[in-house]
Amino acid sequence: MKDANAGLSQQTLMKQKLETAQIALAELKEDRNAKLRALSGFIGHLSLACKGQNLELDNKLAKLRASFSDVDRLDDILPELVDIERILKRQYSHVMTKLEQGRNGLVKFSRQLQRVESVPDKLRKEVNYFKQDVGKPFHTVWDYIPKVEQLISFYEQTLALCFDSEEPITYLPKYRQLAHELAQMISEIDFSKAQRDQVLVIKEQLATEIDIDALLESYQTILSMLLENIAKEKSASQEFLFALNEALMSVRDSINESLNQAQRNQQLKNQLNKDINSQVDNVESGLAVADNMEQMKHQVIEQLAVLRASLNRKEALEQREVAMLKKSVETLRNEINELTSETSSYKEKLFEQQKLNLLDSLTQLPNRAALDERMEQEYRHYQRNRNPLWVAVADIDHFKAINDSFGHSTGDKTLQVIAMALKNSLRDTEFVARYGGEEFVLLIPDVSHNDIGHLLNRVREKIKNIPFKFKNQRITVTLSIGAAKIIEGEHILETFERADAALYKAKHENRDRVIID
Ligand SMILES: Nc1nc2c(ncn2[C@@H]2O[C@H](COP(=O)(O)OP(=O)(O)OP(=O)(O)O)[C@@H](O)[C@H]2O)c(=O)[nH]1
Repeated sequence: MKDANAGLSQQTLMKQKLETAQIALAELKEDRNAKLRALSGFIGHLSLACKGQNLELDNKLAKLRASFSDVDRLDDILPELVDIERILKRQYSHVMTKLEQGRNGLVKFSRQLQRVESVPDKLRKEVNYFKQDVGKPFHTVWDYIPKVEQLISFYEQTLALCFDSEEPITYLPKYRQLAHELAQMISEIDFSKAQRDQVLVIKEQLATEIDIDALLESYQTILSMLLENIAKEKSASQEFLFALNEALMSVRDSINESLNQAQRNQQLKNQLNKDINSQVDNVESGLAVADNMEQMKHQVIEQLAVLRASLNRKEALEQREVAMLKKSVETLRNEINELTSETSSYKEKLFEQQKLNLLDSLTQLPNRAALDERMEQEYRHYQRNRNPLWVAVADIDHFKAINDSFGHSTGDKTLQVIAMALKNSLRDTEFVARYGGEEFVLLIPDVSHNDIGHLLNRVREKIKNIPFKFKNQRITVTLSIGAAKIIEGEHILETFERADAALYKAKHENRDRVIID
């Protein structure tokens, strides 16, 4: 009995413990559900705050919220959270980049506003403060919106002033763009030596804040220089054609003259031959009728004298003929000599012109047309022998800053020095051309993968070590270089594209470096 009682109380105790455990478990569950509800609410608000910024993020957050409602799916949530964290980080850097771009845009716009001449000083000063303020980095989108509003109000004020004033607007960003395009265009034209100084003055002008009248004048001057060059080229060809024509005419005259003279001489000779024959006949018939020796002798002497005179005339005629022939041969020879030298000097001129057409006038490096030709040639060579062929694109870093700080002509000189240094750092079999602006293209055959980095870094270092000094300031100019080796089945233009993409990477990785694709 005692044992039965002890068993009962044991059972009651166990039951009580089980009930307490059940209550604790229910409380725990309730607590967890409350936390999950709070988390789900938080995610709901997070979704609302982020809504529309990134579609992938919107979807992930919606899915996450749904997972919280089903406690059994909690194990699936962990990888989702990692994914969402990744998207959030990416979104953060995207927002920051956009903010930075927006800030740069605001600075640029305010700079352009300051260039409008009719803006009064007070407003200009305000824009200046604004520009300095905007110069500091933004941290949130909310910093950005009031700035845009402020800038719009500056624009409104400026526009109102422009519409009120009778004065024409002397400077607009679009003129600046046109001036920039014109400067770029004239950098690619080969002007004659005599014109280069004038071109330099125009380039300087175009780099400053030019008004519409000055811009139009620059267009006109450049146009008239180009027309002058075309006319010169035309008249050089015309001069040659005139000389050629004259020489041919005088050759024709001299041949005609010789022909006429030869005909006249032939007539004279025929007459003389007739005379001589009849004189010989006379001697014969005189001898036949002569009565005695004395008379015969007399007649022979007389006829012989006549004959000698005719023969002398014939000889003189023949001599004259030879002399004339000599003279006309001489004239012909002179004409031909003159013509030959004219032709070769014209050929030289043509050759020079052809060379000019393939050279960049500023740097004297091969230009883009020459690069196209050489690329084709190297590509054909590569197709025959399959030896390594590299294309490298080199671009001067922050070149605009040199132009902006020290003037366009300093920029031009810098380009010349760098072009020369690039040329000197390559072997004869290697090639460098000015591709345009501050960009150069190098074609390097027969260099292994191991050596190309070394070679290009040597070129880069060489440029970096040039002791440039502008306005007494020591300046280091650096290059970014991208390179690619032609691969099986690829056209050289595709290799160029890869080299260009590598250059783009080098620019984004802080510049002053070589990146090999
Ligand atoms: N002086 C001079 N400047 C030129 C010539 N051709 C192009 N430029 C200038 O080169 C500059 C190129 O500027 P960007 O394309 O902004 O490049 P960057 O300043 O070098 O900057 P990164 O390339 O990004 O390092 C522009 O200001 C052009 O006007 C030229 O023949 N002479």
